[in-house]
Amino acid sequence: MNQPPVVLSGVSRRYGDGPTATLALDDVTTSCPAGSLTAVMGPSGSGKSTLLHVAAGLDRVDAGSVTLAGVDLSGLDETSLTRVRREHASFVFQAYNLMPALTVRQNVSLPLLLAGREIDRNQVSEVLDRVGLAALAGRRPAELSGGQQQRVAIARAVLTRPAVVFADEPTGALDTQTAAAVLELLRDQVRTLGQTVLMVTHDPVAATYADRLLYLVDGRVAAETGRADAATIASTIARLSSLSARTGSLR
Ligand SMILES: Nc1ncnc2c1ncn2[C@@H]1O[C@H](COP(=O)(O)OP(=O)(O)OP(=O)(O)O)[C@@H](O)[C@H]1O
Repeated sequence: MNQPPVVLSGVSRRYGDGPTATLALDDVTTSCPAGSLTAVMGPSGSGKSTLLHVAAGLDRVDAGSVTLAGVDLSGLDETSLTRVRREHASFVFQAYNLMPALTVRQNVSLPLLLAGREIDRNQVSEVLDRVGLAALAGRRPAELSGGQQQRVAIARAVLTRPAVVFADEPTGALDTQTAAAVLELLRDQVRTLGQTVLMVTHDPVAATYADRLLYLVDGRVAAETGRADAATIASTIARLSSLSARTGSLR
């Protein structure tokens, strides 16, 4: 596939109507090349989560188009959207969204089960090994640390080798060391399997793991850069934040 796995063209997303409406995304055009890790950054309310959600087909756009793994999401009904997401995307959120009654192995296998696909025990073992959880496969989420739970969520997200992994603040609840391990893991997926990761983060250190940085201000793309160090990222955010006019209502 030559087309980048995530393409947004002129995307706008408005919440609400009239004077209280918010233009969460305002004519956003960007794309994530295959085998890249993109960090989406910007001040609070700048539209980062909305961008992630529309790119993943979890939320609809009011204008423009979104293409995920070569499929134009415009006009797809809910069933088709679910199918596209299931085939091409997976998700890692700050809240790990693990099933408390299931073991680590069962949690990781869940997407296959839901997709009605056969569960290859070796494949599951390999992924558990890769994220360093092989010895904990029989435990339940409550018996794991936060970092271990996030690694289960990542193992679950990458098991089926989806084209795109969408991650919303994946390290937000983790200490520095555990966050680094989780980010290494995501970067490893990109390098070894050519997967594409789109990650929202507030953390300039987390963003140093990205190949590409996308800065949003007031729902618009304010800057797009390549890899950068944490100090450069932090100063870019500070500079861009000062440009934000967002008051929570439509400008
Ligand atoms: N469901 C909704 N209904 C109304 N307004 C919304 C909704 N979701 C988001 N918004 C508004 O859209 C704008 C963008 O929100 P979004 O959550 O995408 O920003 P963000 O950059 O992810 O913020 P944060 O960093 O604080 O999580 C904000 O002004 C927000 O208040």
